[in-house]
This record gives sequence, C-alpha cells and structure tokens, in this order.
Amino acid sequence: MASENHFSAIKGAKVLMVGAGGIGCELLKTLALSGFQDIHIIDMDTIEVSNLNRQFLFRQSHVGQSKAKVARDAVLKFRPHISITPYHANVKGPDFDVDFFKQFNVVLNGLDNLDARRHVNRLCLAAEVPLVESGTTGFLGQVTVHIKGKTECYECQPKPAPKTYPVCTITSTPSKFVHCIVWAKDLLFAKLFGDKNQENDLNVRSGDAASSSDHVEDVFERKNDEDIEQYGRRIYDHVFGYNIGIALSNEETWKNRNRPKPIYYRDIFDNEPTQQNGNVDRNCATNDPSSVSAMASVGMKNPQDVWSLKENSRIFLEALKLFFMKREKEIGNLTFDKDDQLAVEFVTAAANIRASSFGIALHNLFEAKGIAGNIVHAVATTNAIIAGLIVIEAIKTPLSLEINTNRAKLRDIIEKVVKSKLGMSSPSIMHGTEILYETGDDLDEDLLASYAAKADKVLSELNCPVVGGTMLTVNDLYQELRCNINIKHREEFDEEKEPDGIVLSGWTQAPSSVENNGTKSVDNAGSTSEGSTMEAEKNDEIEIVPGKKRKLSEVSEDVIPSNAEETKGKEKLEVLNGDDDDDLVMLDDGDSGADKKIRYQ
Ligand SMILES: Nc1ncnc2c1ncn2[C@@H]1O[C@H](COP(=O)(O)OP(=O)(O)OP(=O)(O)O)[C@@H](O)[C@H]1O
Ligand SMILES: [Zn+2]
Repeated sequence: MASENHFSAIKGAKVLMVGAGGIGCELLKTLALSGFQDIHIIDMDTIEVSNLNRQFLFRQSHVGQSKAKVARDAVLKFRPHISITPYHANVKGPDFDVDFFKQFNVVLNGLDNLDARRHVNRLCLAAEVPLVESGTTGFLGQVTVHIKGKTECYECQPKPAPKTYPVCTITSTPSKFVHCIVWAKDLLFAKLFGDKNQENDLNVRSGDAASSSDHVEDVFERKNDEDIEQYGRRIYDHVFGYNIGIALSNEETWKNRNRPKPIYYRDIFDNEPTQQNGNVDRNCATNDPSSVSAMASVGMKNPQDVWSLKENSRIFLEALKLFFMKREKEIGNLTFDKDDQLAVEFVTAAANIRASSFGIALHNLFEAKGIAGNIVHAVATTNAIIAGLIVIEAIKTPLSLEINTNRAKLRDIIEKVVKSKLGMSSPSIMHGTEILYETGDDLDEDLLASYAAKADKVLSELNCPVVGGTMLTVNDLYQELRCNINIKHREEFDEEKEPDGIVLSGWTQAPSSVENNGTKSVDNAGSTSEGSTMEAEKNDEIEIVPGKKRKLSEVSEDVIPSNAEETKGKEKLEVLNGDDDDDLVMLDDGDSGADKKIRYQ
C-alpha cells in the first residue's frame, strides 16, 4: 500500500489516538502493524466485561484496568520496539491543550460521543493538526478527514439530533414498541425513582381528571405505612388500568386507532390472593446493589426469552419492590442507565405490559435494553474496516516543517526540503490554489523567471505569504508522490544540531537514500512493497508509473542528475513520449550503462 517514501514518513510520524474502545483497539493494532512507531493514546475508561466481545486487546483478567494502558501492553507484545504512550484520562482535561496537540502529525478519533469529538475537533483546529474522525453504528461506519483551511471541520455540518417522539404518542397513543420503552424509561421510571421535581408528562394522566396537581403527586408517592406489595399493585393498577381507562374515555382519539385494553392486577393474578412472586433471598448472596435482579428473584435466566404478560407483571412488581428494599437510598436520584440490570428489567416489563394494552408485539429484555439504551449492537468487523480506513487516511499524514519564515527563502524549502530530504526531482509546490513553484519542460521563460524570482523571496514576504500554519502541498508527478507540509514558524535554531535552520518531522529518509543528499532521480518513485520488505535492500523491481509525457530531448537536468556518481548503482526512470501514441520508459541501469526501453500502454 505504501511506497518506500510513504513508509519512511509513517515511521517518523507522531500520532495521537483518542479512544481505545471498539474502533480504538482495531486502530492501534492496525497502526502498529502498518509501521507507525510513535503512538500516543488517550482513553478515560476502564475495561468492562461487556467490552470483551469486540475490544480484542482486552481479556477477562483486565476488567477494571485502564483501557489505554492495557491496549498499549497488548500491542507491545507483538510490536515490542515501537513507542506507545498511554494516558488514562479525559481528553477534555487541561493537560491536553493546544501545545500538547501541536506535537502530533495527525490525530485519529475513535470516540463514541459528540461532546468529546467536538472538543478534539476544536483543539485540532487551534493546533492546526489534521484530524481523522470516525464512527460506526452496527454495519454502518464512516471516516472523514478535517484539515484547517482545506476541508470542512467536524462542526461545519450540523449533526442529527437523537431521535425524539411527540409527547402525545408516548403518553397516549403508542404504536411501536419503542414508544412503550420511552414511556417506561423517561416517564414511569423517572417518575418513580428519579428527581421528583423534574417536569414529567406522566402527570398529565396520573390523577383523576378533576384532581388538583397536589393529588396527582400523591398517586406515585408511597404512603408512610404502605406495604410495599400493596404499593406496587396500586401503581400497577393506576398506570396500566386506570390511566388507560381515562384515555379511552376520549372517543375522538380512538376513531381511527385500535382501542387499548386496560390491564388490572386482578386480571392477571386472578386466583392468587397474595402475590407469590419473588424470592428476594436469591439476591441476598450479594451486597452490591448494582447486581440486584428481579429476574434472579423470580427464577428467570434467559434475557432472550420473551416473557408472557403475567411474567412481565411479576418482574414489574418484583423490580419495584427490590428498588424499595435494596436500593432505597438511590430513589429520587436515579436516571435510567442501560448498564443497571434492575432498571432494565423494570423498563422492559413496564414497556411490555403497556405494549400488551396497545396490541403491540412484546420484546425480550435483550432487545428492550438495546432500544432503551439507544444501542445498535456494535459489529466488530465494521470497527475493523473503519480502523483500516483511518490508517489509510493517516498514511497521507502531512509532514511538519519548522522554519524561520521571516528569514528563510522559498528556495530553502525547494532545495533543502523538497529536493534534498523528500527526494523529489521535479516538484511543484502549491499554497492553496496558488502555485509557488513548478518545474517542467512546457513552461515558458517568463514563468520560469517568475518562479526563480519567487524562490529568492523570504517566505513571509511572498505575495501569498508562507507563515506559521500554512499548509503547502508538494507534488512530483514523476514519482506519483504528493504530500502536505505543515509550516511551523520558529525563530531560533541550534547551530550545531540544526545547521540548516529547518526541522522536518514526520519523515525519515529511506535507508537506501540516506547517504545521498544531492538532487535525486526518480528512483524512489515506483517501488512498492509491503511490510518488512520495505526495510530490506533496495528492490530491483521498479513499478512504472506514468507521469507527464515529454520527449527525451526535452528532459532537462532537473530530472536527470548531471552528477553520474550520485546515481551510480541506482535505477532511474523517466517517462517519455517517444512517439505519438505510446508512452516509453527508459531505464538507465547504472551498472551496465545500457539503456533499456520498455513499451507500455
Ligand atoms: N472524553 C473522553 N476522553 C477520553 N476517552 C473518551 C472520552 N469519551 C469517550 N472516550 C472513550 O472512547 C471509547 C469509545 O469506544 P466504544 O464506544 O467502542 O467503547 P465503550 O464505550 O466501552 O463501549 P459501549 O459504548 O458499547 O459501552 C471508550 O473507550 C471511551 O472511554
Ligand atoms: Zn461507547
């Protein structure tokens, strides 16, 4: 996938990953296997059992440990010589400021929430670091690239708001199971166990039609001496029986709809004078309130069984009872959480009883939990594909160049960076849509003269000034090599260590060209190989890439180096237009000295 030059760039790149979850695990693995060697990773979470099915760097024994750290250790096992720096922290924390972001060539997001994505987007804009953003939902996924001044940023397009439903559909006329879930979770659960002061549309139908709002409150309040089972039955009859009866009295509503059926406790538990459902003792083994379960109490195990109306009713009453008996302290402060077993059981049962009333198909706990938690179950393969796409984008990582833009000239970039370090022989340099420099046989003399004049100008004094934050695009058609260079202005350089007054990061010279600092031929161009062979001796094979067509007689010195010594033993490749139709490629084998011509279409 990557050419040798690209591979060198990958090795030198410093990459920040945010999120070590479903996408993050895949991404870290793929980055490491693609040759990235300096990876920093931020994740604020610890590993949960529910992560293990797809976050494959984690094992049962890691539950409770930092995702970033465990992910690092897991990858170092198969790539021991690379550097991975983990941060078990929130990316919104003060340590991760603009300066922190500036050190990276690219930032890769594997997050799961808008808030953190927006935050990272803003920091990347401020630090002028490219961002590769990603997301998956089930079988769908996307990867987008955001570069300041070049592309839309993450917030340029409004993001769809989470799906909402009209209140009346939820409170009075549900037609889908999701409506029953929203009712059970956002209205009934919130009313019984959440903040009493919060607005709640359940009020609308909670008292008899003529009652005052004071009375309405009382319906859901457990009276001081009220037996818990009695309280449960009262709530049951009120929300599934009485309220439906009230709703039915509005004939208009049901003209074009199926009429719901009120459900009362006595209808379900006909011959059972006392409710004999739960065995709270089944929960006694544990003191951990978060593991209390109504399913366990009533002896039901499989979350993928659809319960009957009677079973749902038992779970409903049992869950209500357990909240009061085992988790009383939390009542008044609870919000629905998809990872709270008892809450999920309560909401599933309540939604199913309501669904029965309205003739809507019942669902099992697993499905109900998915709907209630807005969960689309993650698909490991989607994450893997998306991670691969992120890496492909990351490989196009821009280089960053520190230079004193008030002193250095454009020629310094052309000679010291583009030709010498990047090994381009026939480059063009673009600043946005402005061409700062180009080479080519078809250029007229005036144009060449103007480029020569530009080349001698100080960077910041160009008509289209090159200053800190400028992104230059450098292109060499002959090499099919194109990269972006992020300019960072710097006043001072260490005369000993940085005598050129330039620091190029994100680029390491390919081993074969390290000793050659002169203008190079296009020998870097085509050779493509994969994996470790990239580091091996220079490949004898050259893949031929078509470039601009020109006649041999027109090939100027800038593509065929005059210094034969410099290119001795190296293959040179030039694309010609020998006759009118065919492209000809001349290979100059340094050793034999013989010119070979290869014809290709
Ligand atoms: N502000 C943040 N700072 C650091 N890491 C974050 C932040 N917000 C989210 N994350 C991390 O992003 C990752 C998102 O991955 P993913 O959603 O696949 O995992 P998960 O949240 O553990 O799984 P699930 O969503 O299924 O419970 C999580 O590991 C989470 O900790
Ligand atoms: Zn998540």
